[in-house]
Amino acid sequence: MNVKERYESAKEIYAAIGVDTDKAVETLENIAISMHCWQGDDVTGFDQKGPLTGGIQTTGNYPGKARTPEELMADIDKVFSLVPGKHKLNLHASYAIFEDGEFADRDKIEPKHFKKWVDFAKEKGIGLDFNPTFFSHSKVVDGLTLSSPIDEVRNFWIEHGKACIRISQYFAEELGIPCAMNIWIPDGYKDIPADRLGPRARFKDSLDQILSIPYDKTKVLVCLESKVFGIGLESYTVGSSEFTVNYAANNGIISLMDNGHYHPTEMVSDKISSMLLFNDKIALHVTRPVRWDSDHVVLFDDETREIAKEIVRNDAIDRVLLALDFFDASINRISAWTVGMRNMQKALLYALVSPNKRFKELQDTNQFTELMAMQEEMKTYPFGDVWDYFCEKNNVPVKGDWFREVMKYEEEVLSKRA
Ligand SMILES: C[C@H](O)[C@H](O)[C@@H](O)C(=O)CO
Ligand SMILES: [Mn+2]
Repeated sequence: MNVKERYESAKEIYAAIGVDTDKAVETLENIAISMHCWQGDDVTGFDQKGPLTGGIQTTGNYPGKARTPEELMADIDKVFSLVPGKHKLNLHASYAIFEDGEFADRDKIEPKHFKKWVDFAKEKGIGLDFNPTFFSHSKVVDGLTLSSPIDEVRNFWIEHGKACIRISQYFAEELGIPCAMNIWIPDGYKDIPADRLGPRARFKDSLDQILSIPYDKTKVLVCLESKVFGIGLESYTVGSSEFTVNYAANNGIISLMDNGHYHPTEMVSDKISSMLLFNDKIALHVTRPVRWDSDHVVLFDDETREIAKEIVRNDAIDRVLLALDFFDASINRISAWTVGMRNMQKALLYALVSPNKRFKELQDTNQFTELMAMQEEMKTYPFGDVWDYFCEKNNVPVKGDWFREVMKYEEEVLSKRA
């Protein structure tokens, strides 16, 4: 049987339990995932020479990492050719492109330093998201940025935040697609602090100042990401969950939850419903924390599926800004990106072909025996046939065929990079 024939057979099997697979496929075609640019070069960026700082780490040195904007764009292009549907590209401010010997520090960056990215996005017909880069820079003093007690340092980063809002609005206006601008700061302390309030008060004031500039809130969707700890900053994190959720709720911006930023048994999938009840929109960084915020490649695993279920069955596809955030330097980076993107889509499709209404009825009528039995049965439904059809319909390689293309690209392009 070919892919279409297998799909037709699967469609009938799902229809028997009230699931419309055509509708599921159509819905998935319209879900844009924001793909992070930083998997391609291990979060190095183009504006600084120093090491990656801020309590995050890449490990591994698989050959072929992108070294220039052109290489990074070519790699992203390759990934998009292997991933079904149209998505967004998520940039960090450290990926500014300076030409003809020009340089602008982070407090002075302007839209023109991102024109090449806008041209790239226009050519691909995609939107851009953005992130101020509050790490890997000499102005991160004693591990602090927006919460620094040193005025000069804090003001530098406030100006950076403002510059990023202007750049985000430029993206949205040039591309006609709103830009999600996510603020994450690494600020924290290795050991028990004497003053927990002061740094948070300064962070709050810094955010107030950044958000005080005029900008179009329908075009720039400002998000604020929390964290529990970073490497070398184990005892205290300024932008904790309580801080960011409260700040966002009180200031009309969006809370961003990264599922690597909580205690190991705390699940973001369980937080989504509560956040949806109190917020019009929420934002996610989907990642895979292995014992800590390790940012392993997203798999088709239990938590990714559970996150996708929460988005789908709560009718929240248009209310969740979905982005990926991982960086594995130990494997082929094109493969890492492709696996993560396709797995996020698989998880969404898996949720879309679940009889969610029936499951809810079973729960509400206390029929937990049948609920468990049915949920387990779903695991061996012909989901793969629907996924393969989705890939074929969207003109990307089916099953593992994409991997052969990655290997060809490695041989012809990546292996030539010194
Ligand atoms: C590079 C990203 O902005 C960064 O990973 C941030 O989103 C984060 O999750 C830090 O742990
Ligand atoms: Mn993140």
